[in-house]
Amino acid sequence: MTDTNAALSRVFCAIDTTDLAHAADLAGRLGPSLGGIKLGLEFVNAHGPAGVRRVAEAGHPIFLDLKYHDIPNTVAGAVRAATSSCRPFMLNVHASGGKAMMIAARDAAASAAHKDAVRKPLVIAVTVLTSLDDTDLDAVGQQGPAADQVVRLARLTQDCGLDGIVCSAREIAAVRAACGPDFKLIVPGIRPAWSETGDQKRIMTPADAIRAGADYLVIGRPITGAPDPAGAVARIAAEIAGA
Ligand SMILES: O=C(O)c1cc(=O)[nH]c(=O)n1[C@@H]1O[C@H](COP(=O)(O)O)[C@@H](O)[C@H]1O
Repeated sequence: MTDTNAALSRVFCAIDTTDLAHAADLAGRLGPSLGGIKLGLEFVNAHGPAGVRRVAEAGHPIFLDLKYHDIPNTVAGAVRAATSSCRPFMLNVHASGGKAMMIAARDAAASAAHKDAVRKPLVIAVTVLTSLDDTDLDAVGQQGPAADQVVRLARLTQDCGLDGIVCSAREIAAVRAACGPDFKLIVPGIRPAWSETGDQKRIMTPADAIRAGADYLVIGRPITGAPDPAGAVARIAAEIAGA
């Protein structure tokens, strides 16, 4: 990839904060070529759908990351409500919620979007959190190694008719081999060489993750914690463009 705007369009910036004014300001400063903004549990618990709509005013697609994991009826209701109130580009559930739950989420997103005459959000499923390694999986009784569990849940997600998954960059090759080129791979746990790892365990640099075949990178603290977030985004875009 040689074009920095094309590189930027693959990046969702995770804005994890309770500060609404800061989130809206940051979204406005990250430039129109950015792929989108991800808002999750911290922000939405503080500001709800009205806060999401406020940040969306900057014009970016919104990835609503609330990682639903509950019985099918409850998740369907949450997806319907979120689709109508937040109009996200993409939202997620946990694949470990199982087949009936994922199908309910998929159908709820489609019916709510149809009712409101808006574009259906992409519905994707989190496989194995990027903060977990093989030892962590053993401790919660999930059959590792992480890559095997990711592929298992990716296949299940695809069988349920969802649009893609969240996984770490380390599993991209295995998931592509199992699920093909059109299944969307959304990849957090991204750490430029100049940033701190923090609580992420299965990490990769932005350039390597794009080279491996990620559709979208989710990057939070390396951007939001930088002294100059717009500068950090430009640096990341240049690294991806060089990939
Ligand atoms: O679904 C997610 O977005 C997600 C899944 C996952 O496995 N790992 C993960 O880090 N995330 C989210 O991606 C973002 C990563 O942020 P940073 O670690 O600050 O770059 C956070 O907002 C997480 O909630």
